[in-house]
Formats: sequence, structure tokens, C-alpha cells
Amino acid sequence: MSRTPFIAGNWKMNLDHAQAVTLVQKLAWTLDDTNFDFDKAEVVVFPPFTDIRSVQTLVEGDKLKLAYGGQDLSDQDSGAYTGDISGEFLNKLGAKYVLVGHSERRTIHGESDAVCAAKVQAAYRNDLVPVLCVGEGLETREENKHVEFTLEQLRGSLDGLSAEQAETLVVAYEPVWAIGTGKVATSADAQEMSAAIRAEIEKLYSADVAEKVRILYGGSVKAASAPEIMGENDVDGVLVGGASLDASEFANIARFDA
Ligand SMILES: O=C[C@H](O)COP(=O)(O)O
Repeated sequence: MSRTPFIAGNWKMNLDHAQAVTLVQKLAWTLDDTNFDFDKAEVVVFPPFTDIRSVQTLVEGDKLKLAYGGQDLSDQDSGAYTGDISGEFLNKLGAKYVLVGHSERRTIHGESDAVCAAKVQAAYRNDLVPVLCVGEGLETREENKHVEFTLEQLRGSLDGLSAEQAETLVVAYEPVWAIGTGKVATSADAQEMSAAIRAEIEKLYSADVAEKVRILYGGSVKAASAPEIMGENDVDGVLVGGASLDASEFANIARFDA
């Protein structure tokens, strides 16, 4: 595979800053113990905002090869937006990536595709790579409209994105019905949607851009299911929720090809 696999752990609203340090240390030791080759896969954690400074201190102090990012960002860079976090702040803390449009943001906080598109732009303005999340709910899947629904979300959330920006984009396909439920989409489901997303990106930009974009699958991924999912042609990584809170389970997911 020419695209570097991307193994992402989204901690959601779990772990305070002290627990974050413990988890990152354990993750780094576990990967080191197994001589994990960081050139073969990128391992990225997405802690809550209040943990990021502690994670940065540890990663920089111990020269860890782990990357980290924010779980969300404002579409604005500064100003009277109480409670929001700017991409500038994340960048200043050494964050490399930021999740945009996670289904929990889209459903709980009502984020529309237009809001996600503005956040994608805010990420690029601040030298952060967005990990744009898309995916359908159970009803849409049962109506067999999951591909058209997800591609519409993708187009809406990429509105205004240039080809140059798109080259570094990461997209995460997360069927909402498989998140935190223990129901994993089959690897064939993950491949079907990842191929459709790649084809859509080719239509919107070019074959060259589509070849570079990394596409992740997310939804109840565990160490046992990761190898089969990662074996699919168009799946370049996984976005892991619950299982990323356990250092050895997450390390084993990162070692999917061991
Ligand atoms: O961001 C991660 C996804 O929402 C998946 O979460 P999960 O692995 O707990 O199902």
C-alpha cells in the first residue's frame, strides 16, 4: 500500500490529564517492547482538549513517535466564541490532526455539512490536517441508501476544499450504527464505502488526489477485527473509540500486520 496506514484513537470524553499521561506512557512502552516500526504506520491519539498540553509535554520530552490531535475545533480562529477551541491553539500545542464532523458532533451538537466544511477550512488555515468523519445511521443503512447518504455528506463537508488541500485529507467512514455498539460492519462493508468515497474524491478532484487521500473505518474496532478490515484495498486505517482507552488493545490494533 503506498498510503501510510493511520491508526487513530479517539478518547472522546474519557481520561483526565493525569490518566492521559499514564495511557500514553503505557502505549509508547508497549509499542517499543514489540519494536513497533513507526515508519510503517502512523499512530495518533485524540485526547480531550484539557489533556493535550500534558500529552505534548510527554511526547516532546520523551521524543515519542506518537502524534496527537484535537477532537474538534471552531470554524473561527479567535474572538467571542465562548467554550470553543481555535485551530491556532491546537497548532501551538503541536497537534498535527483534528477530527471534524464526528457523528457525535453531528448528532449531539447538530453540526451540519456546512459547519463541517467551515471547520475543514479552519483546520487547513492553521496547518492542521482534518480527519473528516462521515457515515450513515441504521435507518439509512436498512433502506440501502448508505452510499448516497454518505457521499452527500462528503460533498457537503468538502465544499470549498481545493485539490491541493484535498491531497492531505483523511476521511473516516463511521457507520453510526456500529459506534460503541459492538456491531462491527463487515470488512466488505468498510471496503464498499471506502471505494465509493475514493471514487467520489476522484470525481471531485483527480485520480492523483484520490490515490493520496487516506480513508479510515471506525465503529467498534478491536485488535481481533483490525487485520481483516486493514486488509481491504481502500481502507488505510482505523478510527478507534472504546478500544483506544486500553493501551495494550490499542497497541495490538496498531500491530495489525504483526
Ligand atoms: O471515533 C471513534 C468511533 O466513534 C468509534 O468508536 P467505538 O470504537 O467505541 O465504536
